[in-house]
Amino acid sequence: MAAFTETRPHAVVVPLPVQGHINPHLKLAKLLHARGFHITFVNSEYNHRRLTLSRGPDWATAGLDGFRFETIPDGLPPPSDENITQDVPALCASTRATCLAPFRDLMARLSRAADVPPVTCIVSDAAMGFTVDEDFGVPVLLFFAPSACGCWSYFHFGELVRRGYTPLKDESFLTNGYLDTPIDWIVGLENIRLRDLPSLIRTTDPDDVMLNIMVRRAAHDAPHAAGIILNTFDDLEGPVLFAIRSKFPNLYAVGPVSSIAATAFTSISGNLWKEDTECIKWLDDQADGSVLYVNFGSITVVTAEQLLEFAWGLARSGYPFLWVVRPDMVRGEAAVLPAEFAAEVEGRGLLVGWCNQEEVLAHPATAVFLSHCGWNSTLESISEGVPMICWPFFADQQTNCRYLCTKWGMGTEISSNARKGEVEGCIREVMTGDKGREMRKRALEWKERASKAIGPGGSSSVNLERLVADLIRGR
Ligand SMILES: O=c1ccn([C@@H]2O[C@H](COP(=O)(O)OP(=O)(O)O[C@H]3O[C@H](CO)[C@@H](O)[C@H](O)[C@H]3O)[C@@H](O)[C@H]2O)c(=O)[nH]1
Repeated sequence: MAAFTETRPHAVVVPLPVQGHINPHLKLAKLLHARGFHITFVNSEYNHRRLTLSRGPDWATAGLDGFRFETIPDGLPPPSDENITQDVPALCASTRATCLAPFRDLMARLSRAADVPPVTCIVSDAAMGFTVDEDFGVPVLLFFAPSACGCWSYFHFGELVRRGYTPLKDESFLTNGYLDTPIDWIVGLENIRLRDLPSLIRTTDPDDVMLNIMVRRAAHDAPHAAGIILNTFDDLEGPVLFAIRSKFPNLYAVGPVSSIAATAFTSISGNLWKEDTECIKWLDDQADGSVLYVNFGSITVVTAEQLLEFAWGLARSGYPFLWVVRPDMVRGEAAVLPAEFAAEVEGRGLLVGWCNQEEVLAHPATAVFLSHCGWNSTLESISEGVPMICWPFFADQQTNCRYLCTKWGMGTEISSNARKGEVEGCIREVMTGDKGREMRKRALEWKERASKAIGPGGSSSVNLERLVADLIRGR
């Protein structure tokens, strides 16, 4: 077979198979493709089947010239419409234990393939760090999907253990005021308490799976990578990026990748749930700046009781709302709301199972985002200048919430066990109160600053071009 003669650089992109990681990896892959790279995007089998369920059997062949999907086994049981795992620890453990051997085979297959250029680099999710366990003969860049403040906290886990902050002695330490302890010694992090560090750190179990993979392994793997990519921008997380750079000089802050990529190749999407399209038409019929948008991302699970508190808080607030309630959002049971609630909010509230969030946030009717503060949601809200009501659930969301509320001024937090009265009051305050006005002003300022970062000559644009040049040079 004749050797492939094309000289295009070839990036193999490997995301963790959860929505909040697939999205930024796909967007970064599209950006690299737009700059001349051939892309092999590696889905796990579980993910591939999920995409087939949500997008139909032909989704992977609808790709672009030079943008291919490959699939490797992940050891997870096959998903179905009824069986979608939100067991992220199991998913992380399974991919970590299973994927290296098939990935090795894939790399060998790609090196022999006659119809693709030779692989020149690997862009791997930091949570799929098995990619640095072996030398594949090309540079491996680790892409951390959480915020820089979240990642930097993870990197200090070892020091938090050494100083005796974690693991917590027992569960009582979650409620006895201990979490209010200031953490003022992590260079780059400002105005942080123990409770604001990613929730994974607040464990009582030193062998917690997520802690091992997301925290210990990622901190261990990072020095073995040729560089670190973060989905953020200098203006937003300057001090923490400065601190990370002092340890990892090859740092590329290229975000928000969501908006930079929005103009390119909309035909490729990584949505794992079927997207409702009616909600955009519904938003078209609402007045500008009148709708509360509620979405807790792809992983959050709530109790049936908490779902009801949110429901009645929304109903009592009196505002129009669009609420995404995933079918798998309630722990251990179907997410169903009572008929009285439906009757109460008829014509004013719309519930859907999944939406195109970036479109919803960009819609002029959307006023406020009630969110779990996943990093993608946070960046997407910043990119559209939408203030946030923050209900952090786990991982870096606590840290993102703290920054949104105290540093960036565009967020306000509600309690983790918020009752309907608190939900209602908070919505009213943010929709029409003085605090809401100030938050909206700050959110619009951040929108402007994010747009500058990814615009011509902006810090993220410059970093992206530097990343592209370094990848092409094989650094
Ligand atoms: O109806 C929906 C719901 C979500 N999304 C998209 O799905 C992504 C969700 O990502 P994110 O907001 O980050 O939430 P999670 O899915 O919870 O993300 C996980 O991954 C993130 C990156 O590591 C972390 O910041 C989070 O804490 C972690 O829970 C975003 O791009 C959303 O636009 C939709 O398009 N439609």
